Amino acid sequence: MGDTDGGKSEAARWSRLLRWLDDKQGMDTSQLAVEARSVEVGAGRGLFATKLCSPSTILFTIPKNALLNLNTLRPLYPQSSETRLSAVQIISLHLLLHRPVGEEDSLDPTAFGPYISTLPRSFASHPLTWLVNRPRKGKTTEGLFLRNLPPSASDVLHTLYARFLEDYQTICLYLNKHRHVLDTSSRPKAEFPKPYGTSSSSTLVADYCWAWLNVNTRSIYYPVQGEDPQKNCLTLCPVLDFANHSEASSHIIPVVESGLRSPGARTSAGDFTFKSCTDATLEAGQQLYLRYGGHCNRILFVEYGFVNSFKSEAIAREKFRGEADVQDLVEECIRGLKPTHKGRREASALQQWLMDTLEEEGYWGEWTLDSSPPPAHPSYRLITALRLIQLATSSEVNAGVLSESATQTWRDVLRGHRELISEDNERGWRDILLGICNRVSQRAQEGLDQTTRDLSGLEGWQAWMRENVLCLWREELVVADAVARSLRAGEVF
Ligand SMILES: C[S@@+](CC[C@H](N)C(=O)[O-])C[C@H]1O[C@@H](n2cnc3c(N)ncnc32)[C@H](O)[C@@H]1O
Repeated sequence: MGDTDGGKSEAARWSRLLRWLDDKQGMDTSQLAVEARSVEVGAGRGLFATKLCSPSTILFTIPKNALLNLNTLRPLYPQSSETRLSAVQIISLHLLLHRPVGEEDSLDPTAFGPYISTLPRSFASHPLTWLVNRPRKGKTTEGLFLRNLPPSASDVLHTLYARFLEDYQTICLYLNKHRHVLDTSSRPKAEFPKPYGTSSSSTLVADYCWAWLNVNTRSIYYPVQGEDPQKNCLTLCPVLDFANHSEASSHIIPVVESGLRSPGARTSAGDFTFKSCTDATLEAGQQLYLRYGGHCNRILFVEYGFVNSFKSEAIAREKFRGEADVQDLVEECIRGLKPTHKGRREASALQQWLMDTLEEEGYWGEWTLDSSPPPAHPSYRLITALRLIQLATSSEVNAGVLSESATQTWRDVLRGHRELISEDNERGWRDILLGICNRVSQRAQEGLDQTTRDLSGLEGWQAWMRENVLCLWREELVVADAVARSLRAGEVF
């Protein structure tokens, strides 16, 4: 790719990243077997093999000092017991303070500028951005996207938003306590993030959203000594973070260099090496994918801002694992429970009892319909919840509580001490489920029609995003219809 725009092109940034890794971080970039290139609209850039790689070839090694994580950033930010920043918080704080302006490069003088300059400049197409930037008044396309999301995706998005706000609040408290940290920002004064509580805090939240999304969509597990693997063992890693996701197995295998070094080894402890997969040869020019995890489309959409598209028949042919979350409809069933001949107070006590019992036994939520393995089926968690709901509709209720003996039959099934509560109970929960499937299917059809109407005539990332939202609805429709067919065919789950 030629550099005709004064060094602002992706190709120029990639070259500067390699020069920085080579000159300043001691990486041997002559060994690099990959390059970043633009891919289709929506997916941004991807990582491609530059030569034929036999299985388990070293593709590249990133020196540990070029990684952004607790090890490399903690020395830059004072910590005290009441302001200890997590990995996500400290990395996103660093990005916030050194965010590039427009198409310019990041001016981060500490080390990471050439890397920060390669990050996406905007997350306009990410659903969290729509939520954070939504105007109080007026119709926007982003607002229409939010209104047209399936309830299951909308729920996950609001959970992500809560996680984001928690980190944002911690960063605001941190900056208010350590105001001198703001002086280390390399951003021009006019672009400077203002601490929480000042008139410009809406700019700060949008800026922080950009920083946070970079961490959320691009970081990878990396062990940091003495840190919680779930919470703090995360890093941003140059080069690797250009790799897009695929449902199939990863082409790229991460290996952290251990403490034991053989004399003459080129890498050192903690350097991050990436090898080609063990079971295939990679062709020159082939895009290299990383499997981000076994996430369903709802999670990919909310966390990463895209979905794995699929053809409708792919679900029936088991080429695609479809999933529909029915949390809201099961909750609706619970809220609709009315014991016969009992008043409103008794009904709400029973609903509460049901929720508490499911919670105590660890069966609240994650109620899904799944297309595979066939036959299309409800998850075991969903069957368990529906058995209890059906029991509550058909048993004697006193003061909003089912008798201990009735409840015990449900627990016995849970613990594997008996196969079913009763034939009636089986018929009952299957009927409830058929009703839920019909609701999901009807709602999805309406969602498809409404989304098509509301979001017509879009171009670029917006047109691409509309297809993603339609895909979410289509998945719900196809999976719900498939589970309804299984129920009608009398499949045993
Ligand atoms: C680790 S980055 C990968 C590099 C990124 N494409 C870029 O341009 O910098 C993750 C982001 O890439 C995009 N992405 C990854 N896999 C994708 C896929 N299979 N289809 C569409 N977009 C994808 C999403 O925006 C995701 O949040």
